[in-house]
Amino acid sequence: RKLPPGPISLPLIGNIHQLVYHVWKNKGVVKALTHFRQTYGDVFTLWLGPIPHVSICDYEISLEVFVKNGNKYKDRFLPPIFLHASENLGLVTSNGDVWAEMRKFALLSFRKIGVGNNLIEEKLLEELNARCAEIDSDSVNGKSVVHTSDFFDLTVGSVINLILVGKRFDDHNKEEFRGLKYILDSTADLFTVFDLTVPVWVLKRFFPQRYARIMKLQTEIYDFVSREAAKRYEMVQSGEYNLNSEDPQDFVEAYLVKIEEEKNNNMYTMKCLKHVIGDLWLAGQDTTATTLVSGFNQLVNNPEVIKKCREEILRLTENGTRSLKLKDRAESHYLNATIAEIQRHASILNVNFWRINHEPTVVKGYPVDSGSVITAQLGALHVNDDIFKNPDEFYPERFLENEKLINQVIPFGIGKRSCVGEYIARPVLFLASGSNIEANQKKVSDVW
Ligand code: HEM
Repeated sequence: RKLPPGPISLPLIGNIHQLVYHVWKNKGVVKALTHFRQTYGDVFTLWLGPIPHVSICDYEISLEVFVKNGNKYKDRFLPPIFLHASENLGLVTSNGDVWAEMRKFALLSFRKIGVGNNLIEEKLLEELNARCAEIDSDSVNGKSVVHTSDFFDLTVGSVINLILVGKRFDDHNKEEFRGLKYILDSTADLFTVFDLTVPVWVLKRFFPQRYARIMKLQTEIYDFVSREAAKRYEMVQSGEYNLNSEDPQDFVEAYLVKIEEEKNNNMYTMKCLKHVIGDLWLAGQDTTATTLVSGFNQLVNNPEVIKKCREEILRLTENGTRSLKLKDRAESHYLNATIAEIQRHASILNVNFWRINHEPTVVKGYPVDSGSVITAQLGALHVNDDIFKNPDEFYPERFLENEKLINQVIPFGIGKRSCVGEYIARPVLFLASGSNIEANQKKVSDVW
């Protein structure tokens, strides 16, 4: 009675059986959540074991809860093994003062190093040019197949690495990236719902090999992505590298300056830097690359959308005599609508991270008791047919017909724990989509 409506739950397992059944019946978790939304309304409760999970599938209600009352929902509800492995350090898998400090620092230092404007524009265009030059030389040598996921994985990985540690992946170190991708994919394959729900002591005591493997892979990832930072730290210590506190070149430099400045603050340590970089890498690479791959699949299937985007881009770039720039965003109404539609469809987080509800509250007239967890359910929210008519259709025009609708697409989440990398991802999506459409003067199927 102290929660929004939902299916009747059983002792111990709650609604897990109904969720599993509807995922199977509807062929996907977003469709299953949509079924519960249609049955119980835009706010509903599912008991996953002993914990009630409240899902919100409407933008206005999410705004009310996570922005207007945002301070109440800062703590992320995390699988015990994640909290254990992160030791509450970093950005994604931390809560409390460490998270607040690292988030503030990340946003400030991104601004300082020019993310969101010229830096990202310059680096991304360089990266795309380099990657396309590889495709050109391959095609001269008779290779005509381009794997979009490899292409975007490496392009996005390179840009993120440049911002974080000042190094792109080129012919000499491409294998390093592949190595990292392999470890990331192995970790994703290893985790099961069981690992994510049982207490750590159960894993340690009854499944020691599994526990050891999870911890080993986690350590490998964090060591791998932070090894450039560790090298730089040693160079600073030995006097081989001088930190530029006024104009740091990348995220690591900004962080090392902060370590020097805050010697008495034990939050800024090399160990914490390792987790922060690891989290930025893990949260940023796959999400952005997958959005681009999904976008290009949509474009291949909708050539009339490409045609309209291209007409707009050619008009903005004086018939293609200059590159598309970030400053063109304000005038790129059709391209912006297309990217919003791509992100709405891409459904990157089918099930969003949960926040802890620490005190009893009221959401859309329903009481929500403390001890429950709550989230804006992004995937289901983006296919809410009360808001997006014919949600399965790929139709960018919907955002031109109703200009306010674009605000209801929130792929980066909402509130205090929304995506830190939004200012990296948005320019990447704009320039990577726009530049490729622009470059592609031939038949769509020739290239993608
Ligand atoms: C299209 C690309 C991306 C999408 C769709 C995306 C989406 C999201 C979402 C939905 C969240 C969670 C919000 C919540 O809990 O409600 C999140 C968190 C986060 N994202 Fe992204 N993201 C993208 C790119 C990036 C990039 C490029 C980076 C960094 C390089 C990044 C770093 C993070 C971090 C660190 C968090 C945790 C923030 C916190 O807990 O304070 N993301 N992202």
